[in-house]
Formats: sequence, C-alpha cells, structure tokens
Amino acid sequence: MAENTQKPAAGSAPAKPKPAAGAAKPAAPGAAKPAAPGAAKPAAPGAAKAPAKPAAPAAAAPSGVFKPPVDRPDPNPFKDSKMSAVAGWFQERFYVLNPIIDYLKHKEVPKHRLSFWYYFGGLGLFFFIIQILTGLLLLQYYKPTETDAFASFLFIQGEVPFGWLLRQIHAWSANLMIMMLFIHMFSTFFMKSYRKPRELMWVSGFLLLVLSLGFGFTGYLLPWNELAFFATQVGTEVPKVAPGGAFLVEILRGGPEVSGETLTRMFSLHVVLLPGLVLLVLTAHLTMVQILGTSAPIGYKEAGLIKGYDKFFPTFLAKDGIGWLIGFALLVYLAVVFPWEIGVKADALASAPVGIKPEWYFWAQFQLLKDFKFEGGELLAIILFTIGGVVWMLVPFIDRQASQEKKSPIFTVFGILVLAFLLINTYRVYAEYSMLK
Ligand code: HEM
Ligand code: HEM
Repeated sequence: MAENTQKPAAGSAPAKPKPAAGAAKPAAPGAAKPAAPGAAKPAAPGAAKAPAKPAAPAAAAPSGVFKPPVDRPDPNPFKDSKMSAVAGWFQERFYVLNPIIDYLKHKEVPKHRLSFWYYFGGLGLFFFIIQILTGLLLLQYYKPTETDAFASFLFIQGEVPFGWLLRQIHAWSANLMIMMLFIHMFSTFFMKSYRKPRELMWVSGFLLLVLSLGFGFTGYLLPWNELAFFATQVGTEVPKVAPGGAFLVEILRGGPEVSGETLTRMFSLHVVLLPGLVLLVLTAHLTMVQILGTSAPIGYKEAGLIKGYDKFFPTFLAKDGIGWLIGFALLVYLAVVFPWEIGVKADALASAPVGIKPEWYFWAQFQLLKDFKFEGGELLAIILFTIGGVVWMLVPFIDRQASQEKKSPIFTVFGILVLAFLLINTYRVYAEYSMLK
C-alpha cells in the first residue's frame, strides 16, 4: 500500500508544540519581561549556570498554569501546520495528548495470509455499537413490568414506525455480535495472539465474551413471551445443584420462581450494569490493542511471510469499515427476511411448551447438562465447565512455549478439542430440537 512507504502527511505531524517545550525550560537570565509572576523563575537552582540559550520565550508559563493566549509566547503554535482551524483549536488545548495521537498514526497492522482474521474484533465492536444504538431506541417504548412488557413489545413490533426493524436488528445483531466474538476468540487463540505481551488482552477479551453472553441471557427474557419465560426458568435453575447455588438462584430471580421481579432484575442488568461493565473492560481491551499493536503469528517474521504493513490509520480502519458495511448489509437482510418470532405472552401457570431451549450460544453447556443426568452429574458438569473456563482464561500464562515465540502444538490441539466440543454439542441440540418442530 502506498501509505506504508510514505512519510506521515504534513498535516498529521504538526509543528512541535512550542509552549510545552518553552514551559519546561527556565527563561534565560535577563530575558524580556516576565508576563506573570513566577513565569521567569528558574525551575532548578542550577538553572542560572546554564549556558545562555537563545532566549526561551519570556512568558513561558510553568506547565499546568493557564495563560490567556495574548500572554503566551506563541498564541497558536500550530499555525504553520496544515491542520484545519478546528483541529488546530483542539490541538492547542490538548497538546499533551500529541504523543498518543502520533503513536496511533504510526500503528501498523501486518499483512500475511491470515490477516483476514484481524477483522473480527472490529466486527464485534461494530455490532456492539449497533446494540447500544438500537437498545437505546427500544428503551423509549419498552416497559419492564410483568403486566406491560409483552404489550410494549407488541407495540414496538406493530405500531412504532420502524419499531419492528429496530427490534429485529437488535435481536439479530446480538447473535451476530456473539458469533463474531467466538470467531475472534478462536482466531486469536490459534494465532497464539495471547502470548507475551498480550496476556491481558486475552483475559480482558474473555471477560468481554462472558459479559456479552450475560447480555444475551438477560435480554432473552425482556420480550416476556412464553419461550423466554420457560427458558429463563430452566437457565436460572442450573446453579441450584452447586453449594450455595440456591442463594444465587434466588438473587437472580428475585424470589423462588421466575416472576415480574426476575424481569426487573434482568432489565437492570441488561441496560445498566452490563453496559457499564462492558464499556470499562472494552476501553481497557481497545487501549491495549492500540498500545501493543497487532501481533503476527509465531515465526512469520523470521520466515519472511509478512508481506508488508498497513497503516492502522487510515488504511486498516478503512478496510475495517468495508467489513462493517458488509456486516450491516447482512444484518438488515437477516432482520427483514428472517424475523424473530413474537410468540405468546408468558403465563407462569401454563405448563411449559415442548422444545424449551436456551439461545444457541448456551447449547453446548445445555447439552453437557443433559448428558450428565446421572446422580451428581449436573454438579460434575458445572464443575467441569467452570474449571474449563478458568483454564481457558489463563491460557496465556500456561502456554509458556508461545510466550517464548516457540510453536506450542499441544495448545493448538487443546483449542481444536474445545472448538470440537462446542460445535458437536451445539449441533446435537440443533439436530434434536429441529426434529421436534
Ligand atoms: C446499552 C446497550 C443495550 C440496551 C440499552 C438494550 C436494550 C434492550 C431492550 C430495551 C430490549 C427489550 C426490547 C425487545 O425485546 O425487543 C432488549 C432486548 C434484547 N437485547 Fe438488548 N440492549 C443493549 C445491548 C444488548 C447487547 C450487547 C446484547 C447482546 C449481545 C443484547 C441482547 C438482547 C436480546 C437477545 C434481546 C431480546 C431480543 C428480542 O427477542 O426481541 N442487548 N435490549
Ligand atoms: C466486545 C468484545 C471484543 C471486542 C470489541 C474486541 C475488539 C478487538 C479489536 C478491535 C482487536 C484488534 C483487531 C483484531 O485483532 O481483531 C482485538 C484484538 C485482540 N482481541 Fe479482542 N475484542 C473483543 C473480545 C475478545 C475476546 C472474547 C477475546 C479472547 C478471549 C479477545 C482477544 C483479543 C486478542 C488476544 C487480541 C490481539 C490480537 C493480535 O494482536 O493479534 N478479544 N480485539
């Protein structure tokens, strides 16, 4: 790509922020009138001995002290740069951030035959942004109470202009987001991107996946239809077999059974707690993406398999944008052509319909529980799953080979087994339940 070989555009590397430099140095003795008390004071005792440099601007203020532009040595240190007036205005105020901005401009993404997989983190981010936007719009009409939830849901689907589209996009984007995160997780796993120094990217990513699954679980109940009601009944029952689990179930449900209280809890988790937590962890994850840059698979550099680098800004971001446009087209297509069903209002007194199952991303665990139906089996399944999850989260710290830039085939096999377990169990639920229809 042409950009890789070019120097950063003049506009992107502004003239050095003179006030910062000036402010740090003491004014030379005898320099012109100090503009403010203290401004010309030498910063250190030895400063007076310093050889007379070309007079630093007299009015240099100690950093952190605001001075009106007229008193500054150079009211606009960026006047020579090719930045727009607006960008210059911000630059003048936030010049301390310049090193960060410059860093981001120089970030590069390696190009090789597996580069395709670098798009899935960005796609996960895109669908999350869609979730926030559509979720906030749905919130204008949705009512999280036992009596009103289903009616408001019908109202959104039937009466609100484009409400049906928003609801379908929210429901489809939730599924696509989680799908992208699984692809992102396994692709970073097989490329061993979690290896030193990106251990915390993996851990924060794993937490993001758990939180996103929490979004899916809590959102599922919100329409308050029969399917969601009974699936939540089954889902929240699971921890009961573990010691102390009954207490957890009671907290989740807001009582012994799934009821209007449960809806309130799921709603608050869905629209307040989880978004807050995700934004926090996501900020950490994306900051690390920028600080640590993108890794290349082990041995690629040495073997000459890197075909060059894309500048993150603007080249890679533009390519990400193309991925987002494709994702958006797919989302609208699915939302219009394959609408999610509305169902019938939940009725706690009705008997559970056949074919109750959770969302597809919980099917693997669901199947494991079904397979472990013997005495003490459910507890064993929960223990196995918890241990598996913790080991998976700590993989970067266990796989020492990868952290020394050596291949670690045992972990590749481990990843294949985990993937196979998830795919096979998911397919088993799909096959069994599609026969029930
Ligand atoms: C700040 C972000 C979000 C807000 C404000 C929000 C808000 C809402 C609201 C008001 C509903 C109920 C309306 C309805 O059921 O159609 C809903 C449903 C739902 N949400 Fe969210 N949501 C957000 C993020 C997410 C995320 C990140 C996910 C998943 C990864 C998600 C998954 C779901 C699901 C699966 C439903 C049920 C969809 C259905 O069957 O209609 N939401 N959300
Ligand atoms: C809301 C969820 C997530 C978002 C928005 C997100 C976003 C991103 C983005 C934009 C990148 C840089 C480009 C790329 O390699 O795709 C990235 C890198 C990375 N992510 Fe995530 N991610 C999320 C979840 C996860 C999960 C679930 C994991 C794994 C458990 C994970 C692990 C990583 C790792 C290890 C990298 C470094 C890749 C490299 O340098 O080659 N992330 N993430």
